[in-house]
Amino acid sequence: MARYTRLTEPIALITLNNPPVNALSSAVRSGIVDSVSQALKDDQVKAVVFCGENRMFSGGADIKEFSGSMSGPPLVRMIHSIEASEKLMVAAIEGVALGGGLELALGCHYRVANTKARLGLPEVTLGFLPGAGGTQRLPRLTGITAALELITTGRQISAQEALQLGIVDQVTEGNAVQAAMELALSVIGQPLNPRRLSLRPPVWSADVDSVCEVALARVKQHSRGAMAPVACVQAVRAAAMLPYSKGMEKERQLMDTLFRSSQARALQYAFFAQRNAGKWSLPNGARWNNTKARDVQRVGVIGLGTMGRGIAVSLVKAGLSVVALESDAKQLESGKKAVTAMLQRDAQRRGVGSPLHLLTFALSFHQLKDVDLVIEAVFEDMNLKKRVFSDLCKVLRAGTLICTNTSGLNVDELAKVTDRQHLVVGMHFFAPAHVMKLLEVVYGSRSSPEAVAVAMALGKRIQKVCVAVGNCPGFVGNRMLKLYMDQSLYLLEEGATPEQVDQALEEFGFAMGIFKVADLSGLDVGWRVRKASGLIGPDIDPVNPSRWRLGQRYCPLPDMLCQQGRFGQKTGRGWYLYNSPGSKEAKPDPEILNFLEDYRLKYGITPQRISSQEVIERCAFSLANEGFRILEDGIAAGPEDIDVIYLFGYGWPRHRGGPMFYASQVGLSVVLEKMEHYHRIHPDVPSLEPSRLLRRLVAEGSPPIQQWRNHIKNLHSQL
Ligand SMILES: CC/C=C\CC(=O)SCCNC(=O)CCNC(=O)[C@H](O)C(C)(C)COP(=O)(O)OP(=O)(O)OC[C@H]1O[C@@H](n2cnc3c(N)ncnc32)[C@H](O)[C@@H]1OP(=O)(O)O
Repeated sequence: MARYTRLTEPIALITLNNPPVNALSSAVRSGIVDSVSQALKDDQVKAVVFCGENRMFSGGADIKEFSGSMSGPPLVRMIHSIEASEKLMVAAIEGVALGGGLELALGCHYRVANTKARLGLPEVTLGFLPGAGGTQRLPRLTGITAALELITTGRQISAQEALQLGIVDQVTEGNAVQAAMELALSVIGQPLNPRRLSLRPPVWSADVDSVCEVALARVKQHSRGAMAPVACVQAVRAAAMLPYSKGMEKERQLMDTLFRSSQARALQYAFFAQRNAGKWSLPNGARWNNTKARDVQRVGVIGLGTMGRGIAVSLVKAGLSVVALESDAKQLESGKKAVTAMLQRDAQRRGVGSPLHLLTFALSFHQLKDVDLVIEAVFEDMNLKKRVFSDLCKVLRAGTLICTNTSGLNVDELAKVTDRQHLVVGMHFFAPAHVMKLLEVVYGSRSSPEAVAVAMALGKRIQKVCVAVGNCPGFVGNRMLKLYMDQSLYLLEEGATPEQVDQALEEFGFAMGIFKVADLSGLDVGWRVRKASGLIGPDIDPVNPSRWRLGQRYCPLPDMLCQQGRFGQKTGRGWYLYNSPGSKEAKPDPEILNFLEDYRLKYGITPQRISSQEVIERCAFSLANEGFRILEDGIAAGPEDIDVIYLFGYGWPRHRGGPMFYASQVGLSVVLEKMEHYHRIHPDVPSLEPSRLLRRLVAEGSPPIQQWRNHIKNLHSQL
C-alpha cells in the first residue's frame, strides 16, 4: 500500500498506492511508516521523496474508516516523525493533495507541485478540521488570514496559488517526482530545522482577534448551525497565540468533539450519497455499470426562457455544440443577447477564451435535424410540450433522444405523442440552471436504459449532480416539496407567522425559510399550476374560498395573496414586504399579519402558539414521510438519492444529511410517533398518516439507513 523504491541517487521514493485517490488508509499509513523506517536505516539514503501512484498524490484520510474503529499508525504521529526525521523529506504533488494528503506534505521539508495539481484542506466539508496538524502548520506557512479562508471553506487551490501563498516551494510543468528529486539533490545537507513548520513560533499579530472575529461572523452567516467551521476558526486562532505543542492540544480537543458529532456523520454520509447517486439503477435491473451511454456532441435546446438560457449556457461551457431554438424572432433575439452575455461574463471571469463559436441560434425545427439530443425547455404546459414533441419527430434523426425539462409533468404522456417512446426522458433542471447543481433524470415506463445512461452522462459532463428518478407527479423533489409547503401554510392558518416559520427553518440550517423562497420564486408560478390542475376554478368563491378541495384540507392563503397581486419579490409584496419590486431584502409586513388574523376570524380558527419544534417536526418529518412513500413506490432507488436531491436542489442543510438521514438520526420510532400524533390532531390531512415503509422499518427494529435498501427490496418482492 506504500511502495519503497531505492533510486540510484541517494534518494528513496515512497509511492502511496491505494487507487483511485491513494487515500491514507490504515494499510497505507503502515506502509509509509515501514518505508520511512527502511529509508532511515539505509546510510546511503540522504533524502526521501513521497509521491502517489497514477500521478495522484493523495485524497487524504480514508473517509470509509471513520465509521469504524480506527486502527493502524495514527496520522498525527506519522507526520510528526516524518517532519522530525534527520533525513530530508520532499513531497512531489501531482493530481490532488487534500486533507491528510496535504497535511502529510506539510510535514515534509519541501513541497514541489505539478502545475495541474490541486491542494486543499476540505475536512470542514466532512464535519471536522484538519486534525493531523493542518490547523497549526498551514498558518505558520501562509499567515492567519489565508489559512482561515482555506481551512474554514475547504476550498481547493491551484498549484500556482499554492506557490503564491508559500504552501509549495516549486511548481513544475513536468514530472513532479523528477523535479522533487532535483530539488532534493540541490538541498541535501542544508539544515532542516528552518524547514520544520512545528518549530516556528506562533503567527501572532496585533490584529489576530479582529481577523478571527471577522472569520467567525462570516462562517456563522454562511453555514448556519454548522459546528466545524467555528471550530476551525478556534483552532487556527490557537496557531496565532500558542506554541505548536499547545496548539496541537487545542486541535485535538476540538477534533475529538467534532469527530463524534452527528454533524460529522451527516456530512460524511452526504459525501458518499453524492457519489452513489451517479451509480443509478432502474427497477428492471439496468444499472450504470451494465449500460453503455452513447456519445453526445451536438444538442438542441428548445425555448430560450430562463430555464433554456441556463441549460444552453451549461452545455456550451462543457464544450458541447448547441443549437438554440425559439419560436419568434423577438424572443430569439432577447434569448441570444442573454445567453451571449452570460457566456462572455463567465469566460472573462475564468480567464478563458469565449466559447460562442459553439452556439447557433435558430428559428426553424429543421435546424435541429443533425443534433444527437434535444432538451425541450418551453413553458410548463402539457399541450404546448406535446406539440413541440410531435413537431420534433418530423425532423429529428431516428436515434435522437428527446428530453423534456419539466418540474413535474407526466413524462409517459409526453412520450406517447412521439415515434420513439424509448428515447424520451425527463431532465428536471433547477433554476438558475447554469448555477444549480441538481438534475433529476426522469425515466418513464418506456424509457430505455441507454436513454437514461445518455442523460445521466450528459448531466455529469455539464457538472450536475444527477439522480435518476421514476415518473410521478412532481418526481421526487417537488412531490415532497408540496407536503412541506402544505404544512407551512397550515401552520400559518393555525397561528404562526411567515417570519416565525422561516426563522425556525433558518435556525435548523436552511439558507432561506420556505416563505422567503416562495417570494423569490414568485407566488404566481404555483397559482398557475393550481389553476391548470383544477384546484382553483370559477366555482370557487374568491372572497370566502373553501378550505376543502378534492376530499382534503386545502389552504387558499397563497391564492388570496395572488388575487391581491402579491406575487413576491417581483411585485415588491408577497409573504413579506420589499422596498421596491425586485428588491431582495424581506421585511415583515404588518398587512400580512392583519390579513392572517382576519382570515382566522373569518374561518373560526382559534390561533395557537406554534413552537419552533413543531415547525421543524411538521415540515421535516412530512418530507421524510413522503420520502418513505417514494421509496415504497420505487420512484427513488434509495434514501441517499432523496437526500442528495434535497441537499442540492432544495437548500436542505448539508450538516443534517438530508431529510431521510435526519429521520434516521432522530430515530424512526420518534418520527413514527410524531406523525401518528399530528395525524390524530389533523385527520383532514391524509399525507400526515405514517407511511407503510416507516411503520415497517420501525417494526423491524429501525435498521441503520445503509440497510434500508434491503428492506425496501423485501417489501417490493412481497407486493
Ligand atoms: C486526523 C484526520 C486527518 C485528515 C482528515 C482527512 O484527510 S479527511 C479526507 C479529506 N479529503 C477529502 O475530503 C477529499 C475527498 N475526495 C474528493 O474530493 C474527490 O474524491 C477527489 C479526490 C477530488 C477525486 O474526485 P473525482 O471526481 O475524481 O472522484 P470521486 O470523487 O468520484 O472519487 C472517486 C472514488 O474515490 C472515493 N474517495 C475519494 N476520496 C476518498 C477518501 N478521502 N477516502 C475514501 N474514499 C475516497 C470516492 O468515494 C469514489 O469512490 P467510488 O467507490 O468510486 O464511488
